[in-house]
Amino acid sequence: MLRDSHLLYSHTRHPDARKGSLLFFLPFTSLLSNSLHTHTTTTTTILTMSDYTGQDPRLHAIKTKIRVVPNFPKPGIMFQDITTLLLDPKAFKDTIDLFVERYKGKNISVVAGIEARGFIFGPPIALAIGAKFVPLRKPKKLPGKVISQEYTLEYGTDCLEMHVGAVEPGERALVVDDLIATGGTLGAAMDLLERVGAEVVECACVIELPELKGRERLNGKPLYVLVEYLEDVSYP
Ligand SMILES: O=P(O)(O)OC[C@H]1O[C@H](OP(=O)(O)OP(=O)(O)O)[C@H](O)[C@@H]1O
Ligand SMILES: Nc1ncnc2[nH]cnc12
Repeated sequence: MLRDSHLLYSHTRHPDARKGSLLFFLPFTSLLSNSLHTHTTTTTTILTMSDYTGQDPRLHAIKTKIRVVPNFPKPGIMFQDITTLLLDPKAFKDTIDLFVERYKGKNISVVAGIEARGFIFGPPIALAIGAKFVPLRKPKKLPGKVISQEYTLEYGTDCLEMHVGAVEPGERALVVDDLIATGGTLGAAMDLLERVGAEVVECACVIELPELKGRERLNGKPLYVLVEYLEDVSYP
């Protein structure tokens, strides 16, 4: 059965949309300062691969391993499937390493991973930076006492829960998920952590769907992403 949250997927581009390109990660400051060759079309601005010389080569490899599955879990949705990234040990390791390089030595004591795919990326990052891992789960999955945070979706609401006592006041937290779309999920995760007195240092995702403006729901909290999905694109 589809949960309400799956309705969000209808924001993503229809599979019949014109083929474009995937904009893979570039720090936004360098994105602004680089002189990019752009090709403006009626629907989007395409940035070609040659525009990103100087990028960390690991990012391109990671991008190519993420499969886009049209019409999943419902018609019109372009599903960003990270399971194909996990099949490639080097690309998976590079993904983790990029996060670890960013967060090691930043005095982060807790990595909070969001169910379900934040449970894949969060734990190896936590182990590598010497932080504990705390799962933020969908309702009625955690056995202990929980605090809950509802969040709004385009239609309806959803909820994340965290064990009471898992995070102490004053801890420095990193929130990890595979993808940000509308930002509702990350926003709820941050709310949970801040309600128990933790400081959210940053949110980290592998993929951003920038057209859904999820960053705007993060109340200015920094978000670090590796790849941005702008348009339909063919994958090997
Ligand atoms: O930015 P948002 O619009 O909130 O969407 C992002 C969330 O959507 C996906 O999870 P999903 O809701 O599909 O749950 P699942 O991982 O349990 O399948 C994804 O893994 C994020 O957690
Ligand atoms: N297009 C998409 N692919 C994967 N997960 C998502 N969560 C919300 N939109 C998504």
